[in-house]
Amino acid sequence: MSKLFRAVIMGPPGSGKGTISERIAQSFGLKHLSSGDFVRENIAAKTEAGVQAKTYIKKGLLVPDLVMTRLLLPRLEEMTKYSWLLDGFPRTLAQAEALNSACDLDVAINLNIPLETLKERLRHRWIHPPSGRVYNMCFNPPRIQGIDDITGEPLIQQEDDRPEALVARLRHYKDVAKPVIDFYKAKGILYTFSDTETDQIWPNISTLLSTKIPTIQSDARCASTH
Ligand SMILES: Nc1nc2c(ncn2[C@@H]2O[C@H](COP(=O)(O)OP(=O)(O)O)[C@@H](O)[C@H]2O)c(=O)[nH]1
Ligand SMILES: Nc1ccn([C@@H]2O[C@H](COP(=O)(O)OP(=O)(O)O)[C@@H](O)[C@H]2O)c(=O)n1
Repeated sequence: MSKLFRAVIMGPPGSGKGTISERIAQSFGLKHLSSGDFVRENIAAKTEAGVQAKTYIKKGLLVPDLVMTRLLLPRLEEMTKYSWLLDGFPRTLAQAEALNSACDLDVAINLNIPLETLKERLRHRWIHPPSGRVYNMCFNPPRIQGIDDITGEPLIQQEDDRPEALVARLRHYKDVAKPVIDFYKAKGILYTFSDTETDQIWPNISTLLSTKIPTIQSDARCASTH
């Protein structure tokens, strides 16, 4: 019998998790669950977790594990019928262990992108907060500068993409990601992709997933949440 497919995508801020997740969601019909979007929704709605999360994000820090898991695991419980790709969670070993208790993963995609590339990309990243659409002034610019293509609403730069917060975020990522990578390596589900360009990485990810996903039942497939 075929089963649901569960994957995570990891990588430092700016490594292309969101961009690649959208391509995966479109090509393979998985739900794209963005932990960053969940955090931002909670901040916007001023939930208790959102208010707590905001103080950390402003400083370029990770949100504490307990706040993150409380925010995220209930969302996964709503998804038991679907195949999904989780983007941006887990960030720490404690989060990976919490996720492991909640479900079995099939694949962990790890994006390995040079530091200079990350800094350059995030300087040029603009987003449309209501939809989560992401632009880059060089790689995928909006048709009109500063304006979302679909709604015509203004784009913003996230607080944590500003240079002051950025360096701290990238440094922090390295420290906490290593044990998570080792955790998935030990489970035999880690697939690492290294390059400076998403367009070079994408065909390799697509090939990998084609070998992993074909057994999924068609009624379990669904469109991206974005
Ligand atoms: N120049 C360039 N920019 C890219 C590439 N892939 C993604 N981006 C942009 O880099 C920024 C970070 O990508 P995103 O998917 O948001 O990364 P995430 O932080 O890992 O989710 C966004 O502005 C993307 O549009 C690429 O191959 N080249
Ligand atoms: N598991 C997670 C996910 C997000 N976050 C926080 O939420 C912010 C936005 O998440 P994101 O996934 O959009 O971040 P990027 O890696 O795309 O820049 C991160 O920079 C973290 O501060 C976290 O602390 N822990």
